[in-house]
Amino acid sequence: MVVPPLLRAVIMGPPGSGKGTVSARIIKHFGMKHLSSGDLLRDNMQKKTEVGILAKSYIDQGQLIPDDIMTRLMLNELKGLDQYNWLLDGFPRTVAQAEALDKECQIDTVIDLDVPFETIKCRLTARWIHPASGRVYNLEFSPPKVQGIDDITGEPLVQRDDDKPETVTKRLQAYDAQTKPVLEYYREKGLLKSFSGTETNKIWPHIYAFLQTKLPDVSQQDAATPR
Ligand SMILES: Nc1nc2c(ncn2[C@@H]2O[C@H](COP(=O)(O)OP(=O)(O)O)[C@@H](O)[C@H]2O)c(=O)[nH]1
Ligand SMILES: Nc1ncnc2c1ncn2[C@@H]1O[C@H](COP(=O)(O)OP(=O)(O)O)[C@@H](O)[C@H]1O
Repeated sequence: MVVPPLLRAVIMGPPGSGKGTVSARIIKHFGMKHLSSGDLLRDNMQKKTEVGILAKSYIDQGQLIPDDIMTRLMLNELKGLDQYNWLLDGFPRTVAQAEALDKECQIDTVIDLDVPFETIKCRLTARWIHPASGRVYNLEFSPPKVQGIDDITGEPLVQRDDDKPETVTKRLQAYDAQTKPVLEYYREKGLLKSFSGTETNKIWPHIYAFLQTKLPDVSQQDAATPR
């Protein structure tokens, strides 16, 4: 039996473009391992690790964590996933990070969520998360069954400190200056697949169709109506 090669994918897009939301659907349908740099940093902050304490000062200011720290943290996590198809979310965010990642493995595809900044700003102030799992809700788009409570564990939801309007503006500036060049980097390599729109539910069927050309749907649901 020929074993297909493992898929190495990255999901990109500005803060609030829906990376976490789309990643959850990708994992459900295609069974990939999801590694989110933001979730990993928040976990470190909550546990008050050395990286977590350092990261907090940058995150609270809407700035990126220095490349060497971020790269070490993520490449170390990836070591444990080398037997799986994986999806990186939030990393790489600078060209230096992308180059460091390239030295370790060959990326197959980069999914870019191209969502306008104006759409994003409103979304983030209505975002609530369950920190332990990374599950993400939105008061209008995807509210929890009970207000303020995670659907699965019954634990309380929190708002991210960096979703304050002033910090969101700084994060969008950092995206423009530092992360957009990464899109160009992957475009030049022929790996970038951009999906444009203002609603995740309209973008998702296109991403689903694209990934179906690479991986089988492992979910129990009817593949004709992906959700
Ligand atoms: N109104 C609206 N909110 C959305 C849509 N897609 C995602 N969201 C919400 O927008 C916020 C940001 O999405 P998230 O997946 O966390 O984005 P990320 O920062 O790129 O990982 C969350 O509160 C989501 O529930 C959408 O199509 N419409
Ligand atoms: N690859 C990275 N390089 C540097 N900083 C990062 C990286 N990933 C996450 N961060 C930091 O963590 C914050 C939150 O990241 P994330 O949860 O991915 O948020 P979002 O996609 O909503 O901007 C970022 O604003 C940044 O300060």
